[in-house]
Amino acid sequence: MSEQMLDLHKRPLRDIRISVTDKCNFRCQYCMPAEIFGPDYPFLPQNKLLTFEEITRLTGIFTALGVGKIRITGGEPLMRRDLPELIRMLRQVDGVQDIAMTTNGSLLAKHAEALKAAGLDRVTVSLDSLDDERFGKINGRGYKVADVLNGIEAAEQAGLGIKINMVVQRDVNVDDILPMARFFREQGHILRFIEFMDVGNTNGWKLDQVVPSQEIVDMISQEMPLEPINPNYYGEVASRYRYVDGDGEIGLISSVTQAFCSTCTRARLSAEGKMYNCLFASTGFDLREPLREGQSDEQIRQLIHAYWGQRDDRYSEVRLLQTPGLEPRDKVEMSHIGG
Ligand SMILES: Nc1nc2c(ncn2[C@@H]2O[C@H](COP(=O)(O)OP(=O)(O)OP(=O)(O)O)[C@@H](O)[C@H]2O)c(=O)[nH]1
Ligand SMILES: C[S@@+](CC[C@H](N)C(=O)[O-])C[C@H]1O[C@@H](n2cnc3c(N)ncnc32)[C@H](O)[C@@H]1O
Ligand code: SF4
Ligand code: SF4
Repeated sequence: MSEQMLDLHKRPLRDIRISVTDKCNFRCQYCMPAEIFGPDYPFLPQNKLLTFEEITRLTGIFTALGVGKIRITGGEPLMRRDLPELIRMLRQVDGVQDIAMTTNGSLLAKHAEALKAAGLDRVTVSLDSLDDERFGKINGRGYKVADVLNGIEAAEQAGLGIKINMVVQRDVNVDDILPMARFFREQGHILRFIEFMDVGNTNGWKLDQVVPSQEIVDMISQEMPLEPINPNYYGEVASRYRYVDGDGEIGLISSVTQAFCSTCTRARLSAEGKMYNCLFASTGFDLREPLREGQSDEQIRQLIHAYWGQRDDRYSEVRLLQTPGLEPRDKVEMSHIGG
């Protein structure tokens, strides 16, 4: 039986997002701008990464503390060698109810079947445009839309659950909102629009580039009327809307204009084994050292319990209250901590 563990705002820990690598084959400007993440960027060396055994052991400790949902992320998680083996190991951990993965989709066609066979339940594939030229610029490496669509198709054929994530930026891909909505409605996949966030320190975030979710709902509704529907579970990140005139739904992730910190049940584990209590945290709590020093599961459980117990983070809510006078602060990069 797992125990209920609450932070300072009485939020339980239910969901752990595990970054398996800080590397990525894309260079999305909003996440890993090429001018910062260049050829000399000091990515983590192999010996600093948690091993699959260490990740699995920590997952077992987290599930004993109430976590049921696991999300594998990065960087690009499919850059980590033998990822299906990790999924297979995690699937066997008591208390794991749901294993999802967030991916840019470019390597998914190659791995979808093995991932499903290993026990992965679902994937969330990121795609910001259906226009090749624009998409090539957004991903910074000239990858084609078809590379990602092939991955989505392979995931579908393998029987994985699928959602699509699109980060919207005003001067970059507002014109893609309707084509994306039409296309993924037709395909039968849930598309979620993410407000451009000020994660990390290097992505050049500006408030005027954020397209508020309400504006997106209004834009789509003019062509395909939408109505709000109830969340699937407590603390769901996306607000759900369904098409009134038939099948299909979309999601809106409004971290900037409608912060959802009050129900945030997520912790993050970085590829080097630091636990972060917030996507916008400046510091994490090292779990690799206690693991490698030989501390027992019970000792590590107590460390995690104490760290979550003093959690006061609610960055997006505070930003909402303070913008535009928000004090800049040093935050961990999203590619490091996982999205
Ligand atoms: N500010 C903030 N943004 C988040 C948080 N969790 C997720 N996001 C953003 O929402 C995006 C979508 O999240 P997903 O990785 O698809 O996960 P999810 O929405 O929890 O997925 P489901 O389990 O399918 O509901 C992420 O890539 C982030 O951009 C969070 O705790 N805080
Ligand atoms: C950091 S990525 C890691 C997983 C994988 N590489 C991918 O892109 O799906 C996870 C998610 O974070 C989103 N993301 C990254 N930077 C963001 C930002 N500044 N604002 C909003 N979402 C962002 C990405 O679009 C992606 O959906
Ligand atoms: S959003 Fe994902 S694909 Fe894009 S640079 Fe970040 S980690 Fe890579
Ligand atoms: S800003 Fe931090 S506390 Fe708020 S929802 Fe995101 S991760 Fe959770």
